[in-house]
Amino acid sequence: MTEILDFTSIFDLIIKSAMPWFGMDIGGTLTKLVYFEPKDITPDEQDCEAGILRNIRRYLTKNSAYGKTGHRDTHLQMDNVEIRKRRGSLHFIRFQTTDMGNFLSLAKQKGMAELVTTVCATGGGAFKFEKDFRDQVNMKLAKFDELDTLIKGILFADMHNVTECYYYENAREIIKTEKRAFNFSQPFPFILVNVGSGVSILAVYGPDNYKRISGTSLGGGTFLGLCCLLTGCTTFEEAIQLATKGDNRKVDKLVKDIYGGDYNRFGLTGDLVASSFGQMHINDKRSSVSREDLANATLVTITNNIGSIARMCALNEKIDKVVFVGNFLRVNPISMKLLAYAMEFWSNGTMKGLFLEHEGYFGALGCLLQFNGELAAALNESLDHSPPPNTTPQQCVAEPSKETASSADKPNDSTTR
Ligand SMILES: Nc1ncnc2c1ncn2[C@@H]1O[C@H](COP(=O)(O)OP(=O)(O)OP(=O)(O)O)[C@@H](O)[C@H]1O
Ligand SMILES: CC(C)(CO)[C@@H](O)C(=O)NCCC(=O)O
Repeated sequence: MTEILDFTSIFDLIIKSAMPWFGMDIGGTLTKLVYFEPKDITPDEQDCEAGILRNIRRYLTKNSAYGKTGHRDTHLQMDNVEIRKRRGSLHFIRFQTTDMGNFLSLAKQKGMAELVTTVCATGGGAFKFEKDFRDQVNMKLAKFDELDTLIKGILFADMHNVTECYYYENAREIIKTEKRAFNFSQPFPFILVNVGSGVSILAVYGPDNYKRISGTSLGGGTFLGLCCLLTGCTTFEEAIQLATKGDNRKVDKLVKDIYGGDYNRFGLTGDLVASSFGQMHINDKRSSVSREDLANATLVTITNNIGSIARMCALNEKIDKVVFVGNFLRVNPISMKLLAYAMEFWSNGTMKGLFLEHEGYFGALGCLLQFNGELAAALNESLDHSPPPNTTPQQCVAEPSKETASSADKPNDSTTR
């Protein structure tokens, strides 16, 4: 007797056999990998589970460091999450994009080439490395747009984690200010500032309704690059540590360095930076600054510039919530507090800076989720219009239809800068 499967059964079959589930965001500096580990595996499934799959699961979940630059952010792990009717844990892994060659070798060594035929990927690297994935590990990339997935990831994380969103209480008193949970259940509209290597600024009006309103090349990559040049440091963590011990006032020219005090007429207090790095043309000053001061001044310069552009965007769009994300904010409370201060102070308390715990992982997370909808759409199409594909379920997953797979191929012409 021929078994007739309805749409739901086909979908179930496909999604079950499509394990492991990854979402990948290949950025200009860091590659982010979100891995969904199913925790509801039945004894039957366990029996059928391929050895390679089991090994990959164990390798990823039992370690927290991989190769030279790979790290799993264990503090961000999300447990008991339901995705596509499966329950499990989300793991958050990152490595330097310059390490992509090693990642591909490792994936090959772990047998990924025999197991997964398609990986969902976003970020510029999904385009740049597409051929390497195909040639070296026989993997296709289902490409998704980085800003679409960013928003999807944010909304999902906030829905599944009550303490995802936070703000700084009493942001005007930077020394005393404290982190507090923020109820982001009614998020729209909001300004979204993604501080990665570069910065993208979006106005988000609904889950599928946003525009990229601005951007700046002075972002996290600029901070790290300039810091390496000025201080001789070699890592982001080192740059932040130096900045924590330094004082930008020895490097920058303040309003009081120019006025001798406040510039009252326009509300510019004496302690405000009038000119970033503005003292560094003076020989004596230059010879007395420390690496720590230079790192701090670099951090403050980049952060204040981002804060200023973000505030103008919010003002223009008449939006009062400004959400800052991206890995520039990783282990970086100095910048978060400065941004919170800038939003509050310059708007006279009418704007609020908000932050999210999974700061740099939303693109990868959204990418993992996006495949669900795209797959359903692809399936619908094949069920509606074409004869049943003569393929195994996994091959079905590997071949989303051209129309749906490459939303990232469509140009985003909504930037209005
Ligand atoms: N371990 C790290 N190594 C390098 N940079 C780091 C690290 N941790 C945080 N950063 C900061 O995060 C930035 C990258 O952030 P993110 O991963 O969000 O962007 P990206 O996706 O690489 O860049 P883009 O979106 O512009 O392509 C770096 O420029 C740096 O400022
Ligand atoms: C190019 C991207 C979108 C890559 O993520 C990002 O680095 C960015 O927004 N850079 C700033 C580009 C600009 O000047 O608008």
